[in-house]
Amino acid sequence: MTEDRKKSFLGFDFSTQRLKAIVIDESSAVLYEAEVEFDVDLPEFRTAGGVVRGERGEVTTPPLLWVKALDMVMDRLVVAGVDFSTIEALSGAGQQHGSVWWSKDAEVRLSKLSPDDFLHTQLATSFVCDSPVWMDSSTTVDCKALEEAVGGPEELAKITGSRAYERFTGPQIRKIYRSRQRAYQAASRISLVSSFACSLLLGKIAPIDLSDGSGMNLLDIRTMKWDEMALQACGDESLASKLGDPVPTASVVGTINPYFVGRYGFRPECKVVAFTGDNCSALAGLRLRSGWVGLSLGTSDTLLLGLQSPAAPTAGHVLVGPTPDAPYMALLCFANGSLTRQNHRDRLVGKNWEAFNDLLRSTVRGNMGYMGLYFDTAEIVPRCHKLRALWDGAGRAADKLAPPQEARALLEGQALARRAHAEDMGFTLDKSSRVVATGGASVNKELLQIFADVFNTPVYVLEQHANAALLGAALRAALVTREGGEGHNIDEPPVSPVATPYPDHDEIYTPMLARYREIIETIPKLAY
Ligand SMILES: Nc1ncnc2c1ncn2[C@@H]1O[C@H](COP(=O)(O)OP(=O)(O)O)[C@@H](O)[C@H]1O
Ligand SMILES: O=C(CO)[C@@H](O)[C@H](O)COP(=O)(O)O
Repeated sequence: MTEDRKKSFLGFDFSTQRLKAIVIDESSAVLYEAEVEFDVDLPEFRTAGGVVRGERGEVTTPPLLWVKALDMVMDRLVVAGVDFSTIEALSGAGQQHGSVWWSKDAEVRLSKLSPDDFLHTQLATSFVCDSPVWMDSSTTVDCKALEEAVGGPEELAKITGSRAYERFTGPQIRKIYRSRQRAYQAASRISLVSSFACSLLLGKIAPIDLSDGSGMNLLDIRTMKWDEMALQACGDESLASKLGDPVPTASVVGTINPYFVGRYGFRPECKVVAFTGDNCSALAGLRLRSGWVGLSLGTSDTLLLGLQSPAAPTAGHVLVGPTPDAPYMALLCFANGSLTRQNHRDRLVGKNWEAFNDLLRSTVRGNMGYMGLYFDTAEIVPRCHKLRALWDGAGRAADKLAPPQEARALLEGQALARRAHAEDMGFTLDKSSRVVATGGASVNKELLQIFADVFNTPVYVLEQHANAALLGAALRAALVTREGGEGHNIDEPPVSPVATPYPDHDEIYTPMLARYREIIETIPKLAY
């Protein structure tokens, strides 16, 4: 007997600056959306850009902020008119690398939540410390120690898909182990932001998925198990049980927490599909085809590529893929993305993207040779401290440029960096490739035109939604629970072209790319 029930799918994205939720139907059409912006909607946590900056590169978020944001976004979905009894399955995405440290009684609390009360009041004492997040750059000594313990950076990259990076969870755990023993010992479990969010929806500590789990410097990306040497270097013998066994990303991890059944009217059978990293989810949402490159323009900018087999990268990262269609994926993350663009937009023209675009429109491609590097936060690729540096057309250092030249210098500088480092990692960008852009900034065509010009590649966007990570969350819920589907997506991704490169690329941008490479050689790098 076939069921004639209307089925829909719910996805969440716990990203750096906001929590978003989306409901799609069986044909992937978007039915409802809601979001909570951390700085604006939850000012009591005193975050800026969703994070709290401490000393010496420490960057954290209080996990209770995410819990309270979930209460809020659920209420906004109710107001939007969502009928939760139609939700067949749900999944989610989370900013990568951040860790959540659960207290000893947290799992019992999670399983006994009263639907009459908010989550945040019931989980107020469930965390032993604030969560270090991906912008944290305070673990350089831990990176060095981890690499030495496994036989060097190349060896670590061969095993885990990445040499050691400050934001990766293994070095972050090691720092807490060596400097905050009481917090380390008090934590019964350690989650990633994605598996933490999944735990709230599941009513017990959810397993870490293999794709987000490969952003920890702890997972052997070939055997799909935690690497013993890496675990030993980052904690004690209890670390494996604090982490739990990782599961394939396309897994149903259980049914929904009864709290949500009682409070919002979900069916008790609603399935929960493992949550994953936002970039992994974006890859799933973009359904990238061979020769296509994903460009995620969120708080950070990331380049994404589906791979059939693991490679040992010299820079960037190889992760286990989120879907059976992409067994592995390559990722290159630039810390200075939208938040940096937004800071300088505010400085140059105020809080108005149209006014910023007017500045861009009043300049010429190539910016008459003016160039700039804007690292408002320590950069990951290349590894540099915060800095702002400008050059004039003759290659001389400049103190100040006019606002229009600054706007273009910022954006062309970012696009040149994405291209140069992507090429260094073996990404091919030319007229025959396609860039598919996603994330908050992908709605800005002026900005995408600069990427198209500098990359010499047409830029596309998804027709269904600007945010592939969010869409990917709901889409994965649908694909993984589809009978016999095993998470495969056979559909062609619906994309539309939004920017085509001008024909004078080589004349303008080939020399600028060479200049970017020269400049970057002269910038002091962060040493291990
Ligand atoms: N029209 C626009 N042009 C450029 N950037 C934009 C525009 N609209 C939003 N953004 C940027 O998008 C960012 C948020 O993107 P999002 O993908 O939601 O980030 P995250 O997932 O990291 O929270 C903001 O920092 C904002 O500056
Ligand atoms: O560190 C990385 C990827 O390695 C970041 O991309 C985080 O995953 C945060 O994502 P956004 O909030 O910028 O989407």
